[in-house]
Amino acid sequence: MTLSTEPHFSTTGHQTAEPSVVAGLDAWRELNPLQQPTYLDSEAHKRAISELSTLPPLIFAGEADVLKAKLAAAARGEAFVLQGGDCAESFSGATADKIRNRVRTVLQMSAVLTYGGSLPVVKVGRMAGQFAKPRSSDTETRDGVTLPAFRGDIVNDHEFTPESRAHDPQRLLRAYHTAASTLNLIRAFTSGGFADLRLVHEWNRGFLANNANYHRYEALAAEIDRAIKFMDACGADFDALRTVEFFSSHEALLLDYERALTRIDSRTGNPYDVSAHFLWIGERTRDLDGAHVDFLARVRNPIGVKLGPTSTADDALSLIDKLDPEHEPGRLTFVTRMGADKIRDVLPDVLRRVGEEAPQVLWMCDPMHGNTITSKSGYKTRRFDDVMSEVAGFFEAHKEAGTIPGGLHVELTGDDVTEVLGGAAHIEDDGLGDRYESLVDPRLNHEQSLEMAFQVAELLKK
Ligand SMILES: O=C[C@H](O)[C@H](O)COP(=O)(O)O
Ligand SMILES: C=C(OP(=O)(O)O)C(=O)O
Ligand SMILES: [Mn+2]
Repeated sequence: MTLSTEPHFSTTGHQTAEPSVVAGLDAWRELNPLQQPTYLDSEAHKRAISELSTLPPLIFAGEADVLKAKLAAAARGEAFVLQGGDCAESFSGATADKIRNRVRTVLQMSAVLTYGGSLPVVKVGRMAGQFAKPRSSDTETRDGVTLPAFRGDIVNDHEFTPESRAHDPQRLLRAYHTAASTLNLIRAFTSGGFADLRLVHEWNRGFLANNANYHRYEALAAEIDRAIKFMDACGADFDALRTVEFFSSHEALLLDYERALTRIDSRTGNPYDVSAHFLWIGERTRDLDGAHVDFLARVRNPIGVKLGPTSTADDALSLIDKLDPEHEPGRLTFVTRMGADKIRDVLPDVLRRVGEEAPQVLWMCDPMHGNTITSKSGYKTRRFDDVMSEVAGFFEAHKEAGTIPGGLHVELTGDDVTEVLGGAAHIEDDGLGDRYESLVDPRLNHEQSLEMAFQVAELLKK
């Protein structure tokens, strides 16, 4: 990567940071970043990056600070975090209906988890920017034809033709604009009355009426019902519960996109990546001396790192030294994704050592990425029971280590897709093809997501 961009200035036009701080934001360019696109037209790429650098921030740095304080509370056991959305958002999927359904699903899950844990739930979407995908292979072969792998709508198109799979720098701009319109609608929904607790509870009653496992969840739903009636009788101000905070997040994979959207906060002189409130580093790019760790170490957003099954306590402690040397509350989240068959063996030791040396770290469970299988019919899928077993293993490991299970990170959609096996509707291998819509990984559908919430609420109650 040789592309260089101009130093960035605050949105008010003044350079408020030390030149060395600004220069450091480009140090990743010398570190051979993994999983980056290759553009044939480097001039078009430069023009796209230069335009991105002039576009307004998608979030305000102060909002990222608010989220950081909430994540700090979750790390202390005073809140629980729910982070959810598509594996890969798509440009064509950024419709009002689909965005509304995803927001609604996260709100419904949050209501159940709030009750189960008697804790505020911090709501974070894998939304409004989750467009870039790391892949296991650079290519895909179908019927003897090999083309570049699909790397997310920000890089290329999913259609299996040479033209569609070419890496197109114009997509960087389309990703920004799609993120902006998605975030705008999320902000409208969550501040305009769509998040009203009474409405959300009514939706949950509708979910229960149609769920085959009704009997398992009925008692909890009845308790929530009584709690709402009790609040009402006490004169609770339900109008104050019509608005919720909803934060955006995505994997910070394409570093020139993230760099172009990094600005100096005029309040503090610190750099923030204003493409989203929360950014994370994926399992494939968390190399300690790699470009992604270098870049995210230099921005002040709250950040996350995925930890897969080969992670050790030493790996985690070294990542903390680089990414959170001051042990700042809310700054660093580890998102474990070890697999249902490994989490109980691997996680407790990591938790014990990190818990002793760096108790400020927030722990979240991604029960999706360690449980991916290929079904007999050839679909990339996951079993709902494996997903839930990993969540249970996460709670067990924290109990064993005396640390705090702080949240869930889930690939989900609000639509009625058939991508994950099982759940009360018993989706089976031969039904996966009915509505398999994901462009990369299988997501919990609306019903499976709510079942997860009811089951996790049971775990939180314990
Ligand atoms: O979402 C996560 C990864 O991008 C995805 O699991 C990679 O999938 P692949 O192994 O099919 O490339
Ligand atoms: C790529 C992802 O996960 P991981 O880095 O954990 O494989 C993801 O969250 O979509
Ligand atoms: Mn995924």
